[in-house]
Amino acid sequence: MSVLDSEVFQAFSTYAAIVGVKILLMGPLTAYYRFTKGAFANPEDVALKPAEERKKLLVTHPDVERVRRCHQNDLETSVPFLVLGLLFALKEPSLAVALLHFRLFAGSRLVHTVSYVGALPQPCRALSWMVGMGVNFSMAYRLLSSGLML
Ligand SMILES: N[C@@H](CCC(=O)N[C@@H](CS)C(=O)NCC(=O)O)C(=O)O
Repeated sequence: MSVLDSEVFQAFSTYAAIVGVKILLMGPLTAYYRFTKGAFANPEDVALKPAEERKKLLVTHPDVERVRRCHQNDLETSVPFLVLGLLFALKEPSLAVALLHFRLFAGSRLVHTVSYVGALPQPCRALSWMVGMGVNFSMAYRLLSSGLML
């Protein structure tokens, strides 16, 4: 049986898809905030609006910027998760250990998004970020400690 048929790889594929879809949804969420807050980024985005309204719509809005920062933070943490998680899954860890890492990461990113977009008081966001970072470092440690080829 190939490693690609293993339960660990299936688990990784499932959580990679969940994390990937979650990041993809940040684009539509940003667009939603742009429309509801009336804050657009480019002149062509408001070209169909009456000329006197256009300048007022070409502004930044704190809520739009918040969603954008959340999206960027997703990329900073989830791209490493996708790379490290794939390599980790290919090393065939036990299913329980793999699931613990993948579930903690996906859960931490959902909590991070709710904390950031919902402006929840700290340390909600910081703690959720730390859990995700911890998972990434744990997978990196397991990969590096299983054998170095320098
Ligand atoms: N690039 C991040 C690095 C540190 C980080 O990711 N901190 C977490 C927990 S406080 C965070 O949510 N930062 C907010 C952000 O990235 O916009 C930053 O500028 O803050």
